[in-house]
Amino acid sequence: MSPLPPDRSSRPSIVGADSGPQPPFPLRLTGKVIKGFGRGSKELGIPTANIPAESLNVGGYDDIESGVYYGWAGLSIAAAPTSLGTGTEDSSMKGAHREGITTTKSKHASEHIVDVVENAVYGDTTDSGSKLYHHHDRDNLTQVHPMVMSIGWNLYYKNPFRTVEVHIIHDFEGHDFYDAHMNLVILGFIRPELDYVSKEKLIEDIRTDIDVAGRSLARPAYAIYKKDEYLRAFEEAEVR
Ligand SMILES: Cc1cc2nc3c(=O)[nH]c(=O)nc-3n(C[C@H](O)[C@H](O)[C@H](O)COP(=O)(O)O)c2cc1C
Ligand SMILES: Nc1ncnc2c1ncn2[C@@H]1O[C@H](COP(=O)(O)OP(=O)(O)O)[C@@H](O)[C@H]1O
Repeated sequence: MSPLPPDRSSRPSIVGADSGPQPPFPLRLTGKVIKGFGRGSKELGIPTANIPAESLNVGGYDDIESGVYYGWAGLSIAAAPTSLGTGTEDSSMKGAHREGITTTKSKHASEHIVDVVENAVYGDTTDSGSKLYHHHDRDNLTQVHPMVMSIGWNLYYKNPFRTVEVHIIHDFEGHDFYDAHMNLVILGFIRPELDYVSKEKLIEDIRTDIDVAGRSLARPAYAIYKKDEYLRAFEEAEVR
């Protein structure tokens, strides 16, 4: 695939029909958050929660086009997040996640804008997010946020296999949530996967994807899917 042309300023700011998702959307996908290549936070300042590519087979979506999609993510997170000491990762990775997310927060306003829009339109989800880390019981807590995701080979990095990666448009304040169960309702396609002439160009396009996703989801016919039961349908047995 050829590198991006230099000018992509003509990208649409909203994608998908205003009347609501068109077939084959909505697509529903589930998976457990696993480790990726560790580049999202560290190199790009944009963390992505990976789920196994096999999740696509389960949904019957193995032929899905590679590219960028948007929708809603439901997360079932253990009351004590992995980065607070129950995880299996080494301490350097924990530091990397915290650092990356903090950097994202200070450098880019776009996620905060989307959070503000989300709170105004759908009620304050940020609040439930911050409460999460003050619970010490054994309950798993479910939260739903807007998301933008990449399905592909990461042409810029030339991965040897396809990955499914979700950037959740919410500030987790440096916490990670490996092993959490994630249910996705995918409502639209933003663009095909591309190769890039530089890391900066890749980051710029992902930032635009985040803005496009936020604006596209704020429309009533898309916002309503935040209430989709699938986003909160976690089996008791599965999440323990
Ligand atoms: C919204 C979004 C769009 C992306 N688009 C592309 C793309 O067009 N080309 C590409 O090579 N990688 C793309 N990526 C993938 C990033 O390269 C990837 O997130 C990064 O390599 C981090 O991977 P890791 O989390 O496995 O470490 C995209 C990621 C996101 C979240
Ligand atoms: N807003 C967010 N979106 C996605 N993941 C996040 C977010 N905030 C924190 N994380 C955490 O960061 C992890 C991804 O970090 P990243 O540096 O991309 O590493 P990797 O993809 O290699 O696991 C996710 O698995 C998740 O636990």
